[in-house]
Formats: sequence, C-alpha cells, structure tokens
Amino acid sequence: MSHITPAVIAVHAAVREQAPLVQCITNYVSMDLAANVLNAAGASPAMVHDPREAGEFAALAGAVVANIGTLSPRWVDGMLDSVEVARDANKPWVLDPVAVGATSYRRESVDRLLELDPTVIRGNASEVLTIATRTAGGKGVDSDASLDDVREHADALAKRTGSIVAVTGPEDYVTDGEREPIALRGGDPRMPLITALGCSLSALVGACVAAHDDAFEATTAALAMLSAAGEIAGASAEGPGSLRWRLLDELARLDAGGLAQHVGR
Ligand SMILES: Nc1ncnc2c1ncn2[C@@H]1O[C@H](COP(=O)(O)OP(=O)(O)O)[C@@H](O)[C@H]1O
Ligand SMILES: Cc1ncsc1CCOP(=O)(O)O
Ligand SMILES: [Mg+2]
Repeated sequence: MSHITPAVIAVHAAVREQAPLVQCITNYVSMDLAANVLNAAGASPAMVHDPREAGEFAALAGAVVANIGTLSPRWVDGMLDSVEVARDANKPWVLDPVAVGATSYRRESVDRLLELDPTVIRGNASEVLTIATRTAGGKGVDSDASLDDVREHADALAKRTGSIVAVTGPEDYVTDGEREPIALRGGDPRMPLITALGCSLSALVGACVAAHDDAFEATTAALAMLSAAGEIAGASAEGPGSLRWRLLDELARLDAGGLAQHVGR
C-alpha cells in the first residue's frame, strides 16, 4: 500500500458523502461523458458556460472546471468570469488545456486563464509540455510526447504557478513541485479510444478538489479512481464501446478495496 492510499480512500468517500456541485465549462464532445462520470462518482454536474450566467453560477458551485476543447470568444468569457469568481471566493478550479499546442488562439486563451491561478492543471504530456515550454506541439487533442519528455517541465510548471500539475497517459503523474511526485500505473490501453475521457477526468478532478482541501491528494484520488475503474472494466470489455459503459458502472460501484488495490502498485 502506498503512503497516499489512505488519503485517496478518504477523498473517494468525501465525494460520495458531499456530492459536490461541479460547474463544467467543457467542450461539446465531452459534455455527456463528463456529466455521467461525475454522476457515477457521486458528484453533481452542471454544464453552464454562457457569460450571462457563468459567473453567477460559479458562486453556487463547489468547484469550476474550464476546458478549452471547443472554445470560442463567448466561451472564453464565460470561463474567465467563472474562474475569477471561484478564485476570489477561494474555491478550487481546474484547467484542462485541450490541444493547447495546436493554435495561437488556444495558447492565448490559456495564458489568460493561467493568470487566474488554477488549482490544478490536468492535461496529456503534449499539453503540459506546451504550457511549460511555450512551444507548439501535440497532435490535435492527442499527445505525441511521453511522460519522460515532460516530467521535469511539469515539476517546474507546478513550482512556477503554484498549481498542482497532473500529466496523464499510459502512466499518470501528479506534482506540486515540492512534495515527492506521485506516479500511477493502471487503467486500460484502450482508454484513449474513448473520446473525452481525459476531459471527464478533469471534471472528476473538479469533484475531488471540491470535496477535499488538499488539492494534491484530491487530484491523485481522481486519477486513481478513473484508472481503477478503467482497469476493472477493461477485464471484461470487448472494445471501446463496452469499455465506456463498463467504466461508468465500475466507477459507480468502486469501493475502498478496489481503490487500494490500484493505488498501492
Ligand atoms: N495507454 C494507456 N493505458 C492505460 N491508461 C491510459 C492510457 N492512455 C491514457 N490512459 C488513461 O486515460 C485517461 C485519460 O487520459 P489521457 O488519454 O492522457 O487524456 P486526454 O484524453 O486528455 O489526452 C487517464 O485516466 C489515463 O490514465
Ligand atoms: C475530439 C475533440 N475535439 C475537440 S475537443 C475533443 C475532445 C477531446 O477529449 P479528450 O482530450 O478527453 O480526448
Ligand atoms: Mg484532453
């Protein structure tokens, strides 16, 4: 059992107990799966993005998730309003910089969001590399970098921004630039075939940081929950379609034993 396991189990239980309201300003592709992942984990999702109401809604939410997957000026305005309200109220918020290395509009938008002190930045290796090194890269929403390429950059980014940085892929990595980083293996190699699973994980990070004050532990717990559910689901899945629904079922019935078995490796 790893030293982080008791904290992960506590975060998992806290999400079920508190059922935090999570405001997701997330892309069209991901809305359905992200809401279902939050429901399965015991949280309460709300996809609210228009600038006419986004900031007002953020005042009600336990956490805000800003995801730039299908961004446009109005969506960016909604994100900025919401995360400003969250930050000013000391509420956690999560940045998912989808495909940030692809276009200058994405990079500029992420720069504006980074000024508002994200509690957690969760992305794949290419996305984190782009933010840390200010270079273009990635293959659209997919990564063409490895964790080895980005580990030290992720540590430095966390130190510089004060954010928890989570890099996901075949191996997940969580760093705050100070504590000993966490590396998690597991899941199923077919998980990247489920579109918007990374976005849904960022939403789950939102639920965990809403329910638990230590954002490093909360982020680790979210990653562990999805990996555990994915790995258990993968044992009987026949392809990405059945993996998707089985993963939701396994997330909904995940217990401390299943989690401990996963995190402890
Ligand atoms: N090859 C893999 N083997 C096992 N799990 C994976 C693999 N690739 C991604 N995952 C898992 O899929 C989830 C989404 O991560 P990722 O694919 O990196 O996000 P994104 O979709 O944003 O690129 C994470 O839980 C991650 O651990
Ligand atoms: C396919 C696609 N296109 C724009 S956003 C999006 C979803 C990306 O989701 P994820 O990063 O979780 O794979
Ligand atoms: Mg992604």
